[in-house]
Amino acid sequence: MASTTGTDLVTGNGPRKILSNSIDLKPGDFSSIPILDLSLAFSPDLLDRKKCAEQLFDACTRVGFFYIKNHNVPEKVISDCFQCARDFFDLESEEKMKIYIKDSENYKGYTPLLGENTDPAGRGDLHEGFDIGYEYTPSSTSDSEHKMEGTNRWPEALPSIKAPVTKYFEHMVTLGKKLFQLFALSLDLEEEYFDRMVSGKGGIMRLLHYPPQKEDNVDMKQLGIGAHSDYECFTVLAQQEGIEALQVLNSSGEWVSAVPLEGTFVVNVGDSMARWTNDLYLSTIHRAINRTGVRRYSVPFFFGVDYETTIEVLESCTSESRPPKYKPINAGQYIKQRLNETY
Ligand SMILES: O=C(O)CCC(=O)C(=O)O
Ligand SMILES: [Fe+2]
Repeated sequence: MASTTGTDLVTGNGPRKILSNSIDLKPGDFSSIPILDLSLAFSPDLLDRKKCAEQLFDACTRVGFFYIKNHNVPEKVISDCFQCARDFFDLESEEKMKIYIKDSENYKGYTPLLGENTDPAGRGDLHEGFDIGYEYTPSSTSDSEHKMEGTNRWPEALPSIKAPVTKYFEHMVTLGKKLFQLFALSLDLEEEYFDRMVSGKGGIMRLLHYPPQKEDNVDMKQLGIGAHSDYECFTVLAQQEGIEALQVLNSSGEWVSAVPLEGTFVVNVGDSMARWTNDLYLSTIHRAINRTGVRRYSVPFFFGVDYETTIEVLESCTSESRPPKYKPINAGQYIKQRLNETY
């Protein structure tokens, strides 16, 4: 575990100090990442679902990251999606560049190696990506102003990936909606509180490929993905077993490895949820370095509220001593601004 001292990291919710050697016990003081069993969340008994929501509350307030098992997404759907990622990134660069993300108005398509810089102090990220979203026609002018809607862009040379990747996407939307209900319960809200804001439009899914970095001499300014927090409400990440790369920063400045665990996804809180919860839920900083010597693929799904939603601090997360830290903000504008800063 490496430790990082006293640097400032720019996030959409303001600069964040990356602490070192703190001795106070405080949120973010963790040495391992909890595992949530979602069987309870799928139980017909509300008391079970609340029990699961309590565990989610503990994970979000202490760590900001947790694994989920028994998530109901079939193994085959996941492995087919990973196969699509391998096939897509194996295409010639020329083919992939035909759907270059910067040529699209709605942030869909291909990002080449070093095409993103997640950590402003870095020199580009050592991964390539392929972004897709929910396909819909804007229902209002304000909706279309975000320019996030519209069709996905599939590679001409590999039309076969569309069906399996879309299938995985749809499973993620279902899972994400379930998780939103769990988040609502965990915050003492009606289970359906977020339902009307999550039609699935506010979601971006990425296929990512991290080529191996030199094991002995990693350039700390050019990581697989530099230190960052996510923008949306929460992220559900699929990792391949046996290939360790993701690291999560605790409040003592230590990087804790989010080792891939069989049958699980990794979930983390993003900056939008930190805003909803007045920073009660931690949008924890993380990064990925692929030192394994083999190619690594991962599939994050960034789950957010629909872009027309106003994100505002929930009353249940404020008190006299904890007044709202954030002003209400339009979800679409917020996400678009964060994307503009990254590309
Ligand atoms: O690939 C990973 O393990 C992490 C990806 C990630 O943090 C992101 O895309 O925001
Ligand atoms: Fe991330």
